[in-house]
Parts: sequence; structure tokens; C-alpha cells
Amino acid sequence: MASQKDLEFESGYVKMAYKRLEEIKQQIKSSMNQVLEVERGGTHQAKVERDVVVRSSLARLENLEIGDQALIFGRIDFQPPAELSEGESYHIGRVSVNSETMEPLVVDWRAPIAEAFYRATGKDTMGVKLRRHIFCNRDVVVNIEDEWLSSLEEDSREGYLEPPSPSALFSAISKPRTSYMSDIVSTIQAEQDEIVRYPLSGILVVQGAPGTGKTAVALHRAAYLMYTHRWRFERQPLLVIGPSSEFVKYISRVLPSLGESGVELHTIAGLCGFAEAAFEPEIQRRRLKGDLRMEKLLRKAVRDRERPLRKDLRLAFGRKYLTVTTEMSQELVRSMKRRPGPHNPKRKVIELRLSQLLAEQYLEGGDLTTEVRAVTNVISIHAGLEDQVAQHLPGEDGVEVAREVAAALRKSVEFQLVVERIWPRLSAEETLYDLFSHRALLKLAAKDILSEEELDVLTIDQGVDVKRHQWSIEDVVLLDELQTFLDEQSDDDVTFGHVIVDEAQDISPMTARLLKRKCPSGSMTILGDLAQSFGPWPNRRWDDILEPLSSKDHHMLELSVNYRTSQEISELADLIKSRYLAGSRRTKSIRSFPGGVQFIEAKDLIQRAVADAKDLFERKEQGRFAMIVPNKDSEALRREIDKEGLSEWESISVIGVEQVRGLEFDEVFILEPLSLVDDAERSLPALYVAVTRATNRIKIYSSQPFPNWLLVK
Ligand SMILES: Nc1ncnc2c1ncn2[C@@H]1O[C@H](COP(=O)(O)OP(=O)(O)OP(=O)(O)O)[C@@H](O)[C@H]1O
Repeated sequence: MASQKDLEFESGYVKMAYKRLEEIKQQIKSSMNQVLEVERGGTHQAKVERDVVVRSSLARLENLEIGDQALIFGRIDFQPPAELSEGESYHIGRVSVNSETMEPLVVDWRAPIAEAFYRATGKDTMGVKLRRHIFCNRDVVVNIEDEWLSSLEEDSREGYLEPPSPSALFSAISKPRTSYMSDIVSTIQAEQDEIVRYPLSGILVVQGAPGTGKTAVALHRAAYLMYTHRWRFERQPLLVIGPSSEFVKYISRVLPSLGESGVELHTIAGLCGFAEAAFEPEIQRRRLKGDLRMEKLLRKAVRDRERPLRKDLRLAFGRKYLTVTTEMSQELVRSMKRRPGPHNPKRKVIELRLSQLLAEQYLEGGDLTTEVRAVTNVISIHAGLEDQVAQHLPGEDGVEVAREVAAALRKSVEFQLVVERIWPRLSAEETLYDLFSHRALLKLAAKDILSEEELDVLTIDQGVDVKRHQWSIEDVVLLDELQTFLDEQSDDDVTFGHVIVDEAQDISPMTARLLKRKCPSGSMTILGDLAQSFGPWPNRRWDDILEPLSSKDHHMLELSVNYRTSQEISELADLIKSRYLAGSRRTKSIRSFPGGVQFIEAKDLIQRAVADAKDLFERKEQGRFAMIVPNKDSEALRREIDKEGLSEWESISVIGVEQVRGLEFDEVFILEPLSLVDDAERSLPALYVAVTRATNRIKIYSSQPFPNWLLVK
């Protein structure tokens, strides 16, 4: 319990810290303005230096920008050393604020000294005597709550206010949800903090049931790593990968609220430059495209396009016909295939060699002067090279002339067409489209790699133009892999210093390869819950995900407490999980919400569910709601929502179970629980994901009688 005196002290302290923060901001602004004023114009060097000052000042200001969030949320007092009566005391907050004499007024929550605020326990006090939670509305302290880590101290204190407010954690997790996730900086729990501050190198795997804070921890770890290794991420950014664009939007405000703006957040499609990827309903196809054999298939598909001529080809040039023989093309292709490196750059070498061979052919046997005169015409037509060639006339060295002839040949359309047949210039999109839409190409590439049935699964109809083809997320991953076989890495291809992958339980081996390419250092944090995996790659072992990352250096940590769902919802979720994962662990929830689970059997379930949603709307219920529906029903549901005048209501989302991963809502309506996905095998893990999205209430609507096991409590 804290006293009135303590409350007054903290109020004064918080006001003083805010004042100092403002001063610091003003100082940065005015020194930036001074630099801009004084050094307007100046030398190139001066301009560069000015830019550096301005950029770093702006970055510092951005880091100090905390919006409406409270600057200070806690304090730790350490035990005094034996000879002193007072120990050290630190206020913990979102950003660091120092006094004019560089005394720490507020310690950044990521600084090493702040670790004890999150980790000290009665058992291991880490030298901490008192942990104080300070509840503020911006600069106004509304309450404080003390935890004495030594109970002796607690007993000896007097003059306290009423019992403390509900704990910081409870008040945080009981708030209605909004469209954006909030940070948890003031209430990070010890097991979460261990993950946040875990060292950077190698792969850290975090397994945790729904609601255990994996996403929250992932983002706080990103902020922590930025703070601790800022220089490293200036060269190679830090990347956070989420499962859907809905999810990326949902988490987008957490890092800015922690003063970090430099972290990149993407879906896999977004990372590869595709704003949205199409949804591919064929699960077999999706699965096959994620299989590691695809790497071999793609490599082979590219090699199949590098092919010698079947017959000799004649090519008109100047006053002669030149012949590209099958042997010439065989030799060229053979030697190029032996060379390491991607396909497209080798075309230049083919062009060079073939044009040299043909130039020799052109000049063979003839009187050089006559030939050169003839070719001068050709050259001037083809390449405007008259001047250069004229220099070699007459009686010039044959080598120089051959070089000019070869150059002219390379500029001729006929020559380029021949090269295109031997070694076409390939784009990833055209190559993949051709492969899947031409059975002959696919069959050739897939020899000894895929079965005949698998070819059927991959084949798509010809007809649609490649430019208008809708690539699925699995295709996007293949396109990225293919690109590595086609072209050298360019400076535009960003690689990352650390990658944090959330909802990683569903990633396919091919996606894992992509992540490895994007993060050559192999420093990653991978978070997920194997029990929630219901995608085309239902991984049930972390090793299946780690293997394609070829990680020898990984460490696994587990989160154990569910901060999202009520105990009642967790029990239902555990029941569902036990049907497909024998021996799975029960979830620890810390909140109860009696009566929050309802089963409704109704033939007109869409109308029933929308009527219930309308009721929430009319009651002006606070929070965020979701209707999770099978894809086939979503249109009908949207129509009904429209009919009932709810389509403008922003608090409700109509969403498929694939897109709902990682999101959370106060109330969730689940329609047709056992058909959320098409195949029965994946339907229970999909239902597990759907059920665990809700904090307090779920209503489950079915047109069929519910199975008994689901209703049994
Ligand atoms: N220490 C904490 N303090 C306050 N709120 C917390 C804490 N940890 C988690 N939460 C809250 O619990 C909810 C669930 O967290 P989060 O979404 O990160 O869980 P998750 O493990 O990623 O779940 P899922 O596997 O279902 O995606 C969020 O609202 C989050 O803010």
C-alpha cells in the first residue's frame, strides 16, 4: 500500500520529468535550427555534416515522441548497501530523461538497470526492495501500487491509503479491445522479459499457447533490440513478419508508441513486393508449392530453358548467310551450364562467344578488305559504327575487324532471336507461369522430382495473360526463389540484420528458405504455437520449421500464462485441442468470465448471428467484435449485415479463419464451427484458433447438431 505522501511525491516527480523532457526536446530543436541557420549554403563537406546533424536530431526527437502515453510507469528501489541508509532508486519509463547534470531522472525500460523492474520476485529480489507501479494519465499520477519484495519492510510501514488499485496487469488486460494492439511496456511479465532481452545471435524459438503474449513480446523485443544494437540495424534493418495484412495493421502502432519507427513490418507477400497475394483455395496445391522439392523443380525448370538448337539455323547478315550449328550451340550451352551463377547474366557471355564465332565465319576465306567494305555497310545500318570500322580500312588487323563485326552482329535482331532460342532472357513471373501452364515444360522439369498426380495438382489453365495472373502467397515465395536462379542480387535487394517471425507455426519449408535468404546472418526470433497450425503445412514439431533454416544454433523458450481468454474460453479451447493433440498441456488463464460461451443451433444461423450483432450495436457495446465464417458463407453474411444496416459499423469484422490468426476481439461469433476450413483434418485446429481469439464471449452457431464432446463441460 502506498501513502498519500508517496502519491504527492510521485506527482511532483512526474511533473518535473515531463518538464525536463520538454526542455530536452526544445534543446534538440534549437540546436538543429542553429545548424540550419548558420550553415546555410557552405561547402559540400559542410552540407554533408549538416545533413547528419539534422537527421540524427530528427531521429532523437522521434525517439522521444511518446504521444499520449505516460512517460513514467514504475520505480524500483534497491536495498541500501550496509553502510548507507538509502539505496538507489530509479524511475522507469518509455524513454530515458536525464537532468542537466546527467543524473537519470527516467530510465528507459530497455536499459539493463530496468531489467529488475520486470524480473525481480520475492524469491530472487535482484537486490530490489520496492517495486512501485505508477498509474498516470499523461503527467497526472492517478494511483500508485507498491510491491515490497521483502515482507518485513511492508509490515513496518504505516499510514497507508486504501488497498491498492486493481493490479496494473489486470487493468491492462481487462480493457475493451480496439482496432490496434497496445504496448505492454508497463506490465511485461518476468517470463516475457526474458524473451524480450534474450541475446541477438542465433535463433530464438518461442512456443506459447494463444494469448500468452507472443506478439506483444515479439514487438517489445524488436524495440529492445533496436535500442541495444541500433548501429547494427542502421546498416541492415530489423524485420517483423506477420501472417496477414490485417495483422500487420493491427500491430502497426505498438512500435511507434515505444518511440521506434525504423522497424519494418511486413507479410511475406509484402516483403516480396506484392501488396496482396490471392487466396488459393486448393490446399493440396498450396502444400506442394511449399515443399522443398520445389527448389529442385525451379532450378531444373530454368536449366530446361537453356537448350542447344535441334537443327542448324541460318541467319542473314551483310551479304552472307551465317550458320549457327547445333554443335556450336551445344558447346556454348554445355560450357555455360558448367559455370556457377544465375541464368540471365550468362546470356551476355553467350552473346559474346556466339557473335565471335559468327564473325569469324563471316570473314572466313574472303579478302579482308572486300569483306570489311561490305560489312561496313552492314555495320553502319545495324549500329552506326561506320566511323570505328572505317579506321580499320584497308589492310587492317583482322582481329580488330572481327571484333567490330561481332559487335554489329550482337545488335542485329536476327542474332538476338537465335540467342533467345538457346538462352532466353527470363523473368521469374514468366518462367513460373510458363512452367505451370505448359504441361510439357512441367513434366520435363519434374522428372524424378514429382509424381504424375502431383503434376496434375500444379498444372493451371493456359489462357490468362501472365501480367494479369493472380499470384498466391505460395507462388510469391516460389517467385522469390526463382529470382535467385535468374539474376544476381542487386543493391535494391534488402537483407535484414534480424528477423522476427510471428505466427511461425504455419510456415512452409520453402518460406523458411526465403527467410534464410532475407536474413543471411541467421539471427532470428521465431514465435508461434504448434497447436494453432492448420495451414497447408500443419507443423507439429519445431524441428520441421528449423530444419530448412539449417540452424544448428537455436534456443527454445516457452510462455505459459494466457492473458487474453477467460478461463471458461480456455477450457473450451483445451477441450478442442485435446481431440487432435494427445497429451497437450492445459492453458493457465488468469481471468474468469462466467457464461461467456454459448452454443446456438439454428437453421437460419446467418440471420441469428447478425441479429445478435445488431443487438451489440444497439446497446453501444464497447470493444471489438468478429464474425468468423467459412469462406463459402462470407458473401451471404455480408449481404445480411448490409441488409441490417451494420456495414458501416467499424467495430465488427467479418473474417475467415485464415486471416484471423494473431488477432483478438472482445466477442467472437463463430459460424459453422466444424467447417471453417474445407477439409475435416484441419477443422479442429482451425476451430481452436477461432475460439481463442475472444477475450470474454463467444457464440458458436451451427446449422447441424453440435457433437456431444463439444458440449460436454
Ligand atoms: N504482460 C502483459 N501485460 C498486459 N497485457 C498483456 C501482457 N501480455 C500479453 N498481454 C495481452 O494479452 C493479449 C494477447 O497477447 P498476444 O496477442 O501477444 O498473444 P499471442 O501469444 O500472440 O496469441 P496468439 O497465439 O493467439 O496470437 C494482448 O491483448 C496483449 O496485449
